[in-house]
Amino acid sequence: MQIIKARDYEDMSVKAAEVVISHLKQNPALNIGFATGGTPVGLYEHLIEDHKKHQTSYQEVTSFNLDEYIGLSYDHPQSYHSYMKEHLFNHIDIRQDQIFIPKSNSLDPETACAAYEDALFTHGGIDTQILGIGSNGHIGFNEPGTSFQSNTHIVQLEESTRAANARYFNTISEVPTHAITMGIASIMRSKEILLLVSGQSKKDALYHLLHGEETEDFPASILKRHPRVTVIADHDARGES
Ligand SMILES: N[C@@H]1[C@@H](O)[C@H](O)[C@@H](COP(=O)(O)O)O[C@@H]1O
Repeated sequence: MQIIKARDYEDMSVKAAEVVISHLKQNPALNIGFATGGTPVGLYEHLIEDHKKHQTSYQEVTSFNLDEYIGLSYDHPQSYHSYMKEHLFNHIDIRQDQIFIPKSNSLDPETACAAYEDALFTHGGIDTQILGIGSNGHIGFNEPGTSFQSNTHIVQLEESTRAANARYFNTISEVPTHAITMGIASIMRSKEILLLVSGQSKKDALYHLLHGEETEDFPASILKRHPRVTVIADHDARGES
C-alpha cells in the first residue's frame, strides 16, 4: 500500500486528479471505477478543469460506479445517477452508452446485480478504481460484516451510514434503507485502487486501515491484500500534529 501525503482536501484532490490523468494518458480506453460521496468531488472538479484546458478525452473510457440507492428515482437529486451527471459526466465527453451504474430500480434487483457483474467482466474489469471510505470502514456500500467474497449485491445500510448521508437530504427518514453495491470481491478485482481519505472524521478509519487487523468487521482492511493500492490522505485524516 503506497501512501501519498496531502496537505489538505484541495491538495488531495489535485494529487488524485494527477494520478487519474496520467493513467488516462497511458490508456485512453481506461475502465474507471467512480465513487460518490463528498470525498471525490474535488477530484472530479480537477478532472473537468483538465478536460477543458487540455482536452483530455473520455470518449474511449468506460465507467462503472460503485453503488446506487434503491428506492430513489434515477433523476432524484440525491441519486448517484444525478450525482455523477452533476459532478462529472455532464462536463466531460464520456459516451452515455459507456456509463454503468447499478440499476437499483429494476423490478428484479438480484438480476440487476448479476448483470452488473457480467458487464464488469465483459469489459475486462476496472483498471483504476477510485474509493472513499466510511467512518466504519465501509467501501462502496459494503458495511461491516460483508463477506470478503461478495460480488455486486443488495445491502441494508447501517443507521450510521444513513445518518452520515442525511446531510444531503431534508430528513434522515428520506435516506434510503437499501442500496446495490459492488461487492468486496468485485472491488478487489480492480487492477489498481486509489483510496482518498480526508478530514478528521476519517482519522480513526485510516488508522484502523493502516494499523488494524484484517477483518470483515472493517471492510476496507481487505485492501492490504491488494497489490496496487495508493492511499492519498490529507493531514487531518492522518491525524499528525
Ligand atoms: N457509498 C458512499 C461511499 O462510496 C463513500 O466512499 C463513503 C464516504 O462518503 P464521504 O466521502 O461523503 O465521506 O460513504 C458513502 O456512503
